[in-house]
Amino acid sequence: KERLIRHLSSQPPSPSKPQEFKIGLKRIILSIVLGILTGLAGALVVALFIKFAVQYMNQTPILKGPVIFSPKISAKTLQSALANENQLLGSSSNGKYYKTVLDNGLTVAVKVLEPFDNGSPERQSKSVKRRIQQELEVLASLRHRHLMSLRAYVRESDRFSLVYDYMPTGSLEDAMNRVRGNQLQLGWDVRLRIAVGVIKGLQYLHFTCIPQILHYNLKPTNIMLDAEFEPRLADCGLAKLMPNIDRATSGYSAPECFQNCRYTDKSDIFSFGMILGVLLTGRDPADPFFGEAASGGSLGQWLRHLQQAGEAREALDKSILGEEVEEDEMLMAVRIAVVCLSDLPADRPSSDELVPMLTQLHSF
Ligand SMILES: Nc1ncnc2c1ncn2[C@@H]1O[C@H](COP(=O)(O)OP(=O)(O)OP(=O)(O)O)[C@@H](O)[C@H]1O
Repeated sequence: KERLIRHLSSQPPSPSKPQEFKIGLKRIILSIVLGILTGLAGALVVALFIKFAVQYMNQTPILKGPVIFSPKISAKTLQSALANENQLLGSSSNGKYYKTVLDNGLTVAVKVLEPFDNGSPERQSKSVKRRIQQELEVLASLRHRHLMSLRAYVRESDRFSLVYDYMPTGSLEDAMNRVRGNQLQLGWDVRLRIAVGVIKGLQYLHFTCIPQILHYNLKPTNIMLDAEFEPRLADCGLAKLMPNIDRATSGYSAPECFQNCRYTDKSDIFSFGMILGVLLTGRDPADPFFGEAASGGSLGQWLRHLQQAGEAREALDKSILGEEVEEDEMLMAVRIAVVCLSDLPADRPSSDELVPMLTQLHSF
C-alpha cells in the first residue's frame, strides 16, 4: 500500500527530449502557417479596399453645367454669356477661342473645344468625360505668374468650354506679327523677358508640379502677353487631355513628335528653342524662306548653320541690333536656342538648367 501511495504521489514521467522538441516544432510551424494565413487575409482585405476605392473614385459624378474656380464668375452669368454670339479670337482644328463679356463687366476668353466623342459606347464616353473632368481639376489648381489660370469650365453633352482671363495684348504670335508689320517695336530686353517668363512657366510645370505636367503644344499662339509683355502659357496639357486632338502638326513640335516617339519635357524644350529663335530672328518658322535649300529647310537648321559658321549675327532681327553688350547676349541666346533645337532629346537642356542660363544673360 505504501508503495502504491508513493507511486500515485510521484510526478508523471516527463516526456523524453525528442518528444518535447517535436511538440515545440509543431507549435512553431502552426504559428507560422497561422501568421501567413492572417497576412494573406489582411493583404486581400487591403487589395479589395483599394479596388473599391479606385472604383469609387472612377464613379465620381460627371458634373453638368459650369464648374467655377473664380469668385468673380457666377454660373448664371457665364451661361447667359456663352449663349450670346461672341467675338471669335482664334480658331484651330482643336476648337475656337471667343471673347465674351459677362454681365458684371468681366471680359473672359472662352476656348470651346471640339466634341471629344465620336460615337463611342456610353461607358467609354463616360470614362473619357470623368478623365477630362479630373484633369481639368488639376489644371485649375495650377497657380503661377507665367501660366494662364483656368477660371471655369462648362461641359455640355460631349463638348467642354474652358474659361480664361482675356488678355488685351493678345498672344506672342499677335505681337510678333505686329513687329513684322512695323506696327510694334519690341526691344531685346522685352524679348529676353518673354523668353525667361516662358521658361519659368515650363520649369514650374516640369519640376514643381507632381506629377510632372507637359505642355504638349507650346507655340506663340499659346503664349499670352499682359500689358507689361510678361508672358503666360495658355492651353497647358490640353493636347493630352482631348483624345482626338491634333497634336503633332505645329511647326514648333520636336522631331520625335513626327516619329511617334515618346513625348517628354525635352519635347517642350524643343518648342521653347523655336520660340527663342523667333524672338531673336523676328522670323516666322512658316516663312517660305525656310522651305528653300539655302536656309537648310527650317529655322533651327538655319540658326545652327550660321552659328557654326560664326555668322550668327546675320540671323538676328535687324530691329533689335544696337548696343554691343546686348548683341553679345543675343549671340549667347542663339547658342542656347541651337542646343534646345538638338535632334536628340537628351542633348537638350532641361527647363531647370535653362532658367539660370537665360537669367544670367541679363540682370533682371
Ligand atoms: N486669353 C486670351 N486673351 C486674348 N486673346 C486670346 C486668348 N486666348 C487666345 N487668344 C487669341 O486666340 C489665338 C489662339 O487661338 P487658338 O488657340 O484657337 O489657335 P492655336 O493656338 O493655333 O490652336 P491650338 O492651341 O488649338 O493648336 C491667339 O493668338 C490669341 O490671338
